[in-house]
Amino acid sequence: MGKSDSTLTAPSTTGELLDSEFVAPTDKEEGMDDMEKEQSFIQNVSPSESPSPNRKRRKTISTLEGVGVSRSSPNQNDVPSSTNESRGRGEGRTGGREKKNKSKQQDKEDMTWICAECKEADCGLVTKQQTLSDSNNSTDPSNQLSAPEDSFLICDGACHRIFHVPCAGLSKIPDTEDDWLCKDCTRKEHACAFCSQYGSDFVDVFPCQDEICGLFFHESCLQTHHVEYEYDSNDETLSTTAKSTSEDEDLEEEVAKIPLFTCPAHQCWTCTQKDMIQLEKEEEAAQRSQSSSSSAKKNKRKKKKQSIFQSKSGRLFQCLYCPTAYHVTCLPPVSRFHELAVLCHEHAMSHRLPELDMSDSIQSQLEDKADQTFRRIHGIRTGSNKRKKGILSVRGASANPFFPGLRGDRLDSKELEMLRIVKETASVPEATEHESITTVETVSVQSSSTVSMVLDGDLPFCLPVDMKDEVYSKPPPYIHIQSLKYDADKSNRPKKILSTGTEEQEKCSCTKSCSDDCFNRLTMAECTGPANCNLGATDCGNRSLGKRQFVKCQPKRERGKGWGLATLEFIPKGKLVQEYMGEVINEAEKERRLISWNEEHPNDPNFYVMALSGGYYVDAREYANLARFINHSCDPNCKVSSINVKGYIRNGIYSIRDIQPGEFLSYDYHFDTKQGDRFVCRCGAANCRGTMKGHGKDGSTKQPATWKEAKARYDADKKFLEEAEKSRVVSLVDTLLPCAEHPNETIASGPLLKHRREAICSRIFLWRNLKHGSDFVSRNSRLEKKAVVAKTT
Ligand SMILES: C[S@@+](CC[C@H](N)C(=O)[O-])C[C@H]1O[C@@H](n2cnc3c(N)ncnc32)[C@H](O)[C@@H]1O
Repeated sequence: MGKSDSTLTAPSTTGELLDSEFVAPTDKEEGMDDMEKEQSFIQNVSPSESPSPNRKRRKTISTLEGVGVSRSSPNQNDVPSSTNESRGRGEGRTGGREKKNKSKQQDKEDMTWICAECKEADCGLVTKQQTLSDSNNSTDPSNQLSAPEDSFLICDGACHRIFHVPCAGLSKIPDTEDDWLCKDCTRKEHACAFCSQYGSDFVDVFPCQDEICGLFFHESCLQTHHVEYEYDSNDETLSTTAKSTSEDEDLEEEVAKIPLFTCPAHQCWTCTQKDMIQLEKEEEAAQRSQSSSSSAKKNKRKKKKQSIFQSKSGRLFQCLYCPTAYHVTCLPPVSRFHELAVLCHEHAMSHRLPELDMSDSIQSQLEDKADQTFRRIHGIRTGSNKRKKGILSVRGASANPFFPGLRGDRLDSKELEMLRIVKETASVPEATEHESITTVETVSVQSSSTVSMVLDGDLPFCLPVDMKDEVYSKPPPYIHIQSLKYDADKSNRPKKILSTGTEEQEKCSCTKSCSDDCFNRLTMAECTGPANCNLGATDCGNRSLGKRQFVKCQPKRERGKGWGLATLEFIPKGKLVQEYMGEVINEAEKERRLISWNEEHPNDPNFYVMALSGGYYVDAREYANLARFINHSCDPNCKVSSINVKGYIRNGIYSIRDIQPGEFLSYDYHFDTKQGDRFVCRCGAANCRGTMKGHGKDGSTKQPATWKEAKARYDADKKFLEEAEKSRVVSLVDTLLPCAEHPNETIASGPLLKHRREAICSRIFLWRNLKHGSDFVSRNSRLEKKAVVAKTT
């Protein structure tokens, strides 16, 4: 655990503005990177609804029923394990079985999946890169993204998690039959589902026994959370193998240390009853028996439109961020959910639900239905009722029977006010955030009867879930301050840089106003008065920080990034937008805070510490102003500059281009950390580096790993493997016994010890599966050898 190598910001005398840098956790904290940790969970509805194991990708349609994704599983060596077998892995590749699995497959394609990385069904990256690739109309296949329906990747490793292709660090779906492994599966390290700390598989963390669960846990965390477990004292595989050796005994000992348990994801937190998998199986069997009939087809179509509210009562819905699961009927009031996901009672306040595509959601379909019924009852004839994607006002007002817009009366003032609020809260953010969304349409607000009925309680009133989210959720609390908060102990404060009014300080020679060529501005200082400004006491134009001339802004949710800050007014280029305010702390205190926060809030991905100068930092977690909400972008509209105001450094955030009202503000965090590439960036910019990590400390312009680099690495590995495969000697034993890769591995002597060990650890007790295990091991060792060769040359 090293020290942060964060570069500190100091006033420059070169006249060049210096970027302040955000402080990411140091190595110590990096080991506990929340972004990374959180990605190890993905919403799981029911094991029986786990995604298609037929590797590459599918998606879509909104049924929560389909959102189920089984998560990580045991040892990485088990890539093609019994887990996969039970889920049909490989069956799609054999012609005969393909048909058999088609209906199952079809259901799986009907799912809406949540990406394990960004926790969204659709993320900014996919949309943006897709648009770019469209607009470039590139003919280079490597530059083209796959079609949207192909934009998910399923990890073929132990975790089976699902990622958007860009979120997985790739530009497109790997065009190969080789397995694709996510970062965790490649490293053979998974985060404990309780504490989110990473550990080595089968050494520090152990998998849930449920064969398609795949969550990992520390033994100590199981104890803390009162999860019962036992040890495997009687391993059948060992006892059935050839003669017992001392190695066998060692192995037995190791195996005996593996805790066996079923994790809390398989039991309702509220009623403690289990998931009714059996119920599922029976129903599937019944469906299969009718599969040829047309009614069955209808049912299948119906199933696509199922939502969380229509699912079977026995099914468990797991929190997006932890193993806590509930039946729909057991969801506690403090939990939050919509048709795609559930946030448990512990994560409901601190985390957000994925965004809903309202044009394709159950919510909107229900509204449509209710709308039609309402029109029918009231004998209202209307034109086309087509919905436009994202136009909440259309849904919220004219198309929703619980809102006005259906009759010919005028609205009264109360109703107008209500409509105004709904329009303001629901429509504006969407309209400004996504360019594709047109501005709010003028709603023909004529009826008063509907609203009256709603207000009188005669009609049920229900705000759509995402609107509720928008209206009711508030940014996390913090104490608002109007200037930097220094330590009470003066010895813990940064030293003053220059005393104003001494001969050390030069006066600027500006005559009209202090603009770009002002001496103070060039030396990154503000004019403060006659002592350093030729214009004296007047507002010369270089005093915005001192005078706190900030832009009017408002916190708003920013897709995939939590809360962001949007400007309410036009900002011309070069203007001060906000000052980054918080508590001024020294290096030791910063380290202490980052570590203890991580320990106490392992699932919080947000960091608020920014370098100030001379070993001091600004921590905006508890005491802050609005600037704490500004998110990172690799193509930002602002930059942070450290400015000397009356001898003290302050971090001003300045616009670097014209910014329109409603636009989200952003600057480049330059997260300065050795493991900065763990901080996945979701800015969606064309030049996105893929992470929030900054450039090298030495000023080198080397970019951190991006999806392009990841792809290049992937291609290089693929080429290497293909060449190695060509030169591979196929031994006689190989042809006789498909699972064998070693001449000593014969049927008589049984599998090699290392394969037995893998089989035991991975719970693969089928002989034929060892082939997959050995393939994986040999592929891995070839890659390792390659890495060693590359290092030595
Ligand atoms: C200073 S906070 C910004 C406000 C924060 N989004 C919130 O909800 O309070 C920095 C955190 O925001 C998130 N964030 C900011 N920019 C991001 C980006 N481009 N992609 C992903 N996450 C981002 C990260 O969790 C980061 O640690």
